[in-house]
Amino acid sequence: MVRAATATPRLIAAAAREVARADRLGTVVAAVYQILGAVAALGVVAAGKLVFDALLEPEQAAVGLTPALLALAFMTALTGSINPLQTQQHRLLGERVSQRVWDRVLDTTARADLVTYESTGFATALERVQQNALTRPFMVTASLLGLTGGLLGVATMSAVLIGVEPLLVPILLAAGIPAVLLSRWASRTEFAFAHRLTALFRRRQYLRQLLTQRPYAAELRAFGSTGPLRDRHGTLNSQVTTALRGQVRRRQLIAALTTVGVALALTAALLAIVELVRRGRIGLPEAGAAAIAVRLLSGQLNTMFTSIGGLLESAPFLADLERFVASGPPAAPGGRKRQLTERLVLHDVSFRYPEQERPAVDAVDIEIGAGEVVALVGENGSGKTTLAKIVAGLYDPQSGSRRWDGAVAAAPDVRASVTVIFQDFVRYQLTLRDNIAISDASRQPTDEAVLDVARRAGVLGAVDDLRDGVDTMLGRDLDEGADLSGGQWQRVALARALYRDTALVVLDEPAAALDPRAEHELFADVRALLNGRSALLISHRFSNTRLADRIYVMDAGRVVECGTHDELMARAGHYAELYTLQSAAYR
Ligand SMILES: Nc1ncnc2c1ncn2[C@@H]1O[C@H](COP(=O)(O)OP(=O)(O)OP(=O)(O)O)[C@@H](O)[C@H]1O
Repeated sequence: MVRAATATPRLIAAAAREVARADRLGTVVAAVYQILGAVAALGVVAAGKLVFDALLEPEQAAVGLTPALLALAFMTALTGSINPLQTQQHRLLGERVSQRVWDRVLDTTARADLVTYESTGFATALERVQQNALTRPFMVTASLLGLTGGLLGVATMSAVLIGVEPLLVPILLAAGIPAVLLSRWASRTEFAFAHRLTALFRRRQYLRQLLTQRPYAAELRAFGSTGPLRDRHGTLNSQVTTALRGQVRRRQLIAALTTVGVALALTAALLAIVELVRRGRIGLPEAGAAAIAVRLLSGQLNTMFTSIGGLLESAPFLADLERFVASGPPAAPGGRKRQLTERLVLHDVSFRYPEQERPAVDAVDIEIGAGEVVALVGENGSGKTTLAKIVAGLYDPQSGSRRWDGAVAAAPDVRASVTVIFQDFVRYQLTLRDNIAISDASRQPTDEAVLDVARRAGVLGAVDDLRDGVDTMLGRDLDEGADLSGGQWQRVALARALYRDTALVVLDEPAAALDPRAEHELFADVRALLNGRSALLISHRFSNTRLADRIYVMDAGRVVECGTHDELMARAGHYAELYTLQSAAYR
């Protein structure tokens, strides 16, 4: 109870800060409505007293019955009309708080480096925060405003009641203590419930994605697997329903106990008024006004305790949000783009993914000289993509060094100086211009600049067929776009890499979706395409990498061989074996 009493004001202050920061003016307007509401409620009691006076003691009444009734009608109408104003203002404020919460979540995800992003802890925390970011801000805002209005109402009605009989106030306030304790219980069970179900919700959300989104539609239909996946979705739904039933029952019990507590206090107060009249301590007009005040006070108390309950319920989620925001790395200055005049050298570099036993990259030495085309080959899972991510500054080596022209290179500088296109590149559901220019926000995406790289990457033929040229929306996810073939999408990704003018380009399987002629043209002319830039090429097709200045062969995270194609063939090792296997398949 002590903890509840000390934590609640702190929590209320934190929630108030959040709401005020989201929209200062909106908060002030909402506060004004709350004050008006409290004044109007006081007006109802005062007018009620006038009506009782005029009815029961007409000779001593200050005003006649008609003006008293008009005053009561006006005050009641004022109370009623403030309510919808408040509701709409809460709606606006709730949206602004939600926007602020999302901004904070997105700032954190944008700052998180790839390693953090890929960790399961981060993904789960993000999922939970995302789920709550939709509903909690509204709850916090509404609760906070409800609490302010409730407090004002309680203060004014208590003042009225103290004038009649001071004992009435503690009787009603006593109802609040169990209500607050019950709220804390509700809050704890709600947070534990959300925690327990996060993994379940994630799995269900993923199945919904699979079953509704376009990229999965063809394969799922070809395998006839929509049915089995629907069954799994149904099983998860049943698990959610079972868990939710228990939680709903708990909450219903808590709500019933709270309501009974408040109703008992209300009855006690009304009985006390009757007793006071019976003993002749107060007259009937005072008793009538006190009964109205008790009724209003009970309503205000209800609002106040429900609001405190709402805030307490949201508290663990707000704390969760704060923890999530704090878990992100501090904002780092952007990297500095550098030219490569000598070479990028990785020396004795190792990298192990979290929770993995063996390193994905193990004591590797590679170098990429200015203007060189270097290839990385190896079997599936040998560590090529991981190494490419280290070269591109997406991962830092956990041991060993990464030097750019002799100096140790920080990840942000490397990211600014290297362009990378992965084998699972993104198909942005944006215009073709955006699809290309998204790689470099520092340049104006003029027609000339965009069309130049589109031509070099071989996208131009497709541009001619597009209704609005480079401003045609691509992709069918948003319903309005033109779809491209797999190979055309890959050329767009290549154009994106070329648009970002950096000294080094990493291309992970850049020809996987290209037809043989396009693939041949790309690799036969790769140096012209790169226009003097250095490149790290990753490919399983050895015919494409044989022209490289140097080929690194990876196996189980290590570089096991290195040399030109001819040198490696002469060595008759791992590379020669793989090359011979592959070329035999073409004979
Ligand atoms: N995000 C990750 N978390 C944990 N392990 C990972 C992750 N990414 C890759 N791995 C593991 O690291 C090893 C190397 O993977 P990597 O993707 O670098 O290989 P690759 O040579 O590029 O494979 P492929 O030719 O199939 O693309 C594999 O054992 C893989 O399972």
